[in-house]
Amino acid sequence: MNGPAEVAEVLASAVVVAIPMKDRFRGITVREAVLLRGPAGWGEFAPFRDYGDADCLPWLRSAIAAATTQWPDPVRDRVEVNTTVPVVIPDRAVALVRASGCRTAKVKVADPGSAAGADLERVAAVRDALGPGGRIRVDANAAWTVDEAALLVPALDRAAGGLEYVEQPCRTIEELAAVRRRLDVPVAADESIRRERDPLAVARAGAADIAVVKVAPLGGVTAALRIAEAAGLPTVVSSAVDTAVGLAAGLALAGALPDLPYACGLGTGSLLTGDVSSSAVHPDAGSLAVPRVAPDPDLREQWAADDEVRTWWLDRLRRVAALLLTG
Ligand SMILES: O=C(O)CCC(=O)c1ccccc1C(=O)O
Ligand SMILES: [Mg+2]
Repeated sequence: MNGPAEVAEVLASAVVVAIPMKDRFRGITVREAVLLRGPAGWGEFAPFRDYGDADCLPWLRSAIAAATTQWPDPVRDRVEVNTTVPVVIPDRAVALVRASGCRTAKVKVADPGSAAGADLERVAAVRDALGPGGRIRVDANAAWTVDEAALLVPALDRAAGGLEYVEQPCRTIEELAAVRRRLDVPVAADESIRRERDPLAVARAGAADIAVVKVAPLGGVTAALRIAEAAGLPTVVSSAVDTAVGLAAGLALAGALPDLPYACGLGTGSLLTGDVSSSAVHPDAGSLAVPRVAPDPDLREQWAADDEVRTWWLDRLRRVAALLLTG
């Protein structure tokens, strides 16, 4: 654990950045993040704006751990990643997949503002772009009931010419277990790991085939590594649309996992119009290097948030740090 003096010093280093996204994603058009510097390097604190202060605690633990501790030793130096396709029209989906060079695409579906038919068309367009050898997974972000999933997943599976898995089709662990029993397409759990009080409950319930593991909401690289190991499921390390600093933490986790049978969701640097580091965040032939990045001073300056945004994040940081130090 970090003492209050060390935490105060790390918090005092806060830099707030705001980077526009190429396409709207999760209702967001500008990704905001606080970067923290400590003796071991940089950490990223970027919980989405709609999260309550208590939900932000693991994100702060993760950022402080990245800034103050060493990461576990890697067992590989590159990590295969998927390209992430937001809710966009088919032509845009094709362009994103082609530009990525990735052989796996994760397609967002079940967006509240769009129809099921548009999801089928987007997925079919992604298959055209990838060719028969590519892999397609879809992420419904907990939007469906079990009956909706039982109807829509087989339709998406056909439109895709085969799905690798469906990520978080429904909200609860019981619903995921029911979908898993009813369908042949493998089920991955995301929100049921990172937003549950017990991140291992989904594995214990046999409710998923695959664990999506995100560093920041699970409290940092080391904490997430322990969760992945205890879950005992094949793990997909994924980003929260991080800057290069947060992606480096995800890559450290992916680099340290003993087995990594699936492409990771760490190709999200390509969703941003720029980044805080010139170190590679765009996949090269579908993979990323396991790095330890420092933001470039020039790029930090280029993406510096305006005063209003900066004040909002520093206030939030202060409140969450108070919770951390008293809780
Ligand atoms: O996994 C990926 O390909 C990208 C990351 C991603 O989809 C995501 C990014 C921010 C918030 C939630 C999610 C999600 O997986 O649900
Ligand atoms: Mg997800």
